[in-house]
Amino acid sequence: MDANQQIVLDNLSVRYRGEDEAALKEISLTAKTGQIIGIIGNSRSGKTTLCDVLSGIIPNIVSGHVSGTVRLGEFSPFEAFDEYNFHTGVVLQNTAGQLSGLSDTVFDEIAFGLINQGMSEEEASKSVVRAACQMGLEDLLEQAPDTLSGGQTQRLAIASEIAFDPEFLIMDDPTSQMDPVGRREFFEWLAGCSEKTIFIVSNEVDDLCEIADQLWVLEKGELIASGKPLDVINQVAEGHDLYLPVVYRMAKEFGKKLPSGLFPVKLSELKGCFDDQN
Ligand SMILES: Nc1ncnc2c1ncn2[C@@H]1O[C@H](COP(=O)(O)OP(=O)(O)OP(=O)(O)O)[C@@H](O)[C@H]1O
Repeated sequence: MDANQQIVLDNLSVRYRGEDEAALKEISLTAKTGQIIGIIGNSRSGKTTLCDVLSGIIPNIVSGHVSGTVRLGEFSPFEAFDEYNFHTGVVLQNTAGQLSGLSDTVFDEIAFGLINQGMSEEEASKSVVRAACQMGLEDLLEQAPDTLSGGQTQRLAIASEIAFDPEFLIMDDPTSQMDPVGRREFFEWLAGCSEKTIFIVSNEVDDLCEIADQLWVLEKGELIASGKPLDVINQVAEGHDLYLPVVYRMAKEFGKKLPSGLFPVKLSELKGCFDDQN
């Protein structure tokens, strides 16, 4: 595989200052760029820490002892952070804290970074409208950011990042405050993002199984599984106290297996199990 189309984590460990135990422990894997990668795990398993390393926040902004390699295509956050930053978009867990606080309107907030980066007003305006439409904010462009709901604020934070059209998008629990319809729209949009490499931490395991190319599962700072959702969920289903997708649980309850012997994890796979036996 061309090294420029590879995601490489090699022996990645992170220990926060003053902590004895590492928050991430010797994580190694490779994957192809251009995929949607869902990062799951229980609370304190290291998901946010992994996002913060992938985004370069650790160690460039938040200090921590980091060892090992992180490479997204030709870029590494440990080598030329400004260049890395230019190619990556980041949506933090605390989305409200990521807004500038300086904009009177949603439009201005999305335009803020673009204009700061030297884009012309005309170009920026086109990018703002495109990103706002993708996040369903087109009717809210004149509204003040501090009047938005939690879910709308998350959409605004995402729109502000995708307005740059980054090659890599790293999102930490971006739908936690969205209502079910908003969440479904978001995951539908995500499923159509074929050009980008997307890392998304989410507790919405059902949605991730529908759209993700890969799942990475963390437990106590260790990577316990990675690969296609079907393989990964079947691998971690026993012996780990993890949330399992509804489809998997239903299939198991009704004894519906795929020809491979695995239980399905997404609706289309489950439907196939019923079709085969009718
Ligand atoms: N700034 C910090 N300083 C010290 N320890 C930290 C810091 N941030 C996180 N940790 C510790 O690192 C470990 C992993 O935390 P992290 O936030 O990455 O987990 P998580 O899987 O994202 O959890 P959650 O789902 O609850 O957000 C935890 O033990 C946590 O207490």
